[in-house]
Amino acid sequence: MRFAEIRTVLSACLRHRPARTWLLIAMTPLLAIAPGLTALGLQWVVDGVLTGSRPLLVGGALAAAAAGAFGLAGNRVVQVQAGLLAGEVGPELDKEIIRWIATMPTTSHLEETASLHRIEQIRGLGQRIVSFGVSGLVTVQIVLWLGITAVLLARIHPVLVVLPLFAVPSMLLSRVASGKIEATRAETAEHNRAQQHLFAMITESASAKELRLGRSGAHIAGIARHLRGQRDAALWRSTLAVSGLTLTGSLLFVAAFIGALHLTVRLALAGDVSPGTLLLVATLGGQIRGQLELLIFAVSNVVRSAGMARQHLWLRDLYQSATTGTKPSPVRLRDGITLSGVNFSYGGPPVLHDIDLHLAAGQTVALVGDHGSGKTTLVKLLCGFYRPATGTITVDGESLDELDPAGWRNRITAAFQDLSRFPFLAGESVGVGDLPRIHDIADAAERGGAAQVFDRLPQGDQTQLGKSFSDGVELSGGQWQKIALSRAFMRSTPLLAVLDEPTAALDAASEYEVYQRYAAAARRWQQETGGITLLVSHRFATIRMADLIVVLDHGHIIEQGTHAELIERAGRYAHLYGLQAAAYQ
Ligand SMILES: Nc1ncnc2c1ncn2[C@@H]1O[C@H](COP(=O)(O)OP(=O)(O)OP(=O)(O)O)[C@@H](O)[C@H]1O
Repeated sequence: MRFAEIRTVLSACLRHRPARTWLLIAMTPLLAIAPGLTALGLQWVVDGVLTGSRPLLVGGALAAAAAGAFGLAGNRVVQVQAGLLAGEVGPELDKEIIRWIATMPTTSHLEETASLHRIEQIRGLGQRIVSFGVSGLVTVQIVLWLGITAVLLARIHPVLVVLPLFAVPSMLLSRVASGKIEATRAETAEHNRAQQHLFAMITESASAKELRLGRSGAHIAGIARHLRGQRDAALWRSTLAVSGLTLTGSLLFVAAFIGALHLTVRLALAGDVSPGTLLLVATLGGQIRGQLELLIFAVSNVVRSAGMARQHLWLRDLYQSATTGTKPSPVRLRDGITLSGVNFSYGGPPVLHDIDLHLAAGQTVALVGDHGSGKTTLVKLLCGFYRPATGTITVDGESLDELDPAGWRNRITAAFQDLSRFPFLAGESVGVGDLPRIHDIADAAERGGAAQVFDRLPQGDQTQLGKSFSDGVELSGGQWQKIALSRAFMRSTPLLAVLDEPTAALDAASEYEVYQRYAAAARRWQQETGGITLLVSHRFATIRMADLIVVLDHGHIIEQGTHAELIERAGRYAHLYGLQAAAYQ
């Protein structure tokens, strides 16, 4: 466990529950002394009886009784307090984790497999991070106690000092073993997630239609079972290896303990040590064995805690690095948004190459291109969900990275193809497009078509949406799109309005109406804020109205200009336009 990780867990505990945390820290050395004192007390009692020394007998009995009682009660207090601490501080960590995940301005942590792995390791596990962290204190306590034991044994014979050292291989082996289990868990996390995803597919109504038609339910259940089997087998193999390593460590210690007793008996027979010393060695040795098991448990918890605390730190750093910008967004766009030499990849091959593009203030810009050509990715970069690998995006000359992400977000409105189906009241589902005005939805609902949806719901805009609630109403694809479009109308003064194929589920008449209303809104934004409207569409009747049409191909901009210019150029745009026009003739 590295220092930064210990500091994270401890500082979280000290921040939220200082008194309890200090109590646990203070108890650590005291509980390390108690077992040694008990063993010494017992030696004094035996020697007191055999030599007839009353002070030795009484002193020994008092010391053994007091230290034993303190050890018993103290350990119980620590157990209870550690549990309470985990129960109180854990949820605070969970809240922090959820806040970071939910409010991070970028979204790469939700899309990259590696990040999802890391999040899975800590999601909802704040309590375990703390309780495992507390195991660090238990480890310190046992290591201290082993040191005290070494001193007591060294006083009897120098060779005996090695007895606690035989606990070290056991400790190291258990650390290796815990690391092994952790590594297996991390390696098989993907199996776990895939299995859960498949299970969700089998049980969710959204995928039920295709599964039934393709009769692939049993096939998917089989894959889920196979994944589960692979994960269980991998965990079983590492558990077996761990048991072997742990047993080896324990056997090594038992051999050393027998040797120590043998040596002490010989010393006692030779008169070099008192008979009570034999009891001291036997008690200390017995304690070491008991403590060893505790140590193995504590170390494995610490290793686990370190892994979780590491992911916790990673998430915190990611959150902090994504929220560095502090400058306010312009009230009104004067020049526009400029992309210079922008390259981007999702971790694999590049998805956008050397993008140079100027979106002038007030323009309506259409992005055109084949599926997978990079249109949505470009939109996500402009929204600040991702950062370019190289190159810059500037807003009126100011780097997007320098702008306060929340402020920039407040000036963007967007409707996406893969819209969110919020399980809220219908009106709220629109209102969350601009939280401070969540109930001021009339205008947006009218413009985006949600008003027509409300008219057909049992309680109008007060109807609960979504099947997760018993009284929830499920909407059709087109109705959900109208809700999403209305949500996108909530912000009244955007600098960037994005429509990323949000009308695919609408009929032609509804789509026409939506674009007419958007065009009207775009003209208003143009006047009021110099706002840019960005359309992603495959429908050329919509695209041709844009002031600037940008054609993407495999992540490259291959053409840009007005509809007339691109037709004149007779390139890819003209070809695609011709194909679609011919299809409608
Ligand atoms: N989250 C992701 N992780 C990895 N690769 C992705 C991700 N999203 C998109 N891609 C890849 O990036 C490329 C561009 O995808 P993008 O969604 O930007 O295309 P698009 O032009 O919007 O396509 P469409 O018209 O189908 O919506 C594709 O090759 C796709 O496979």
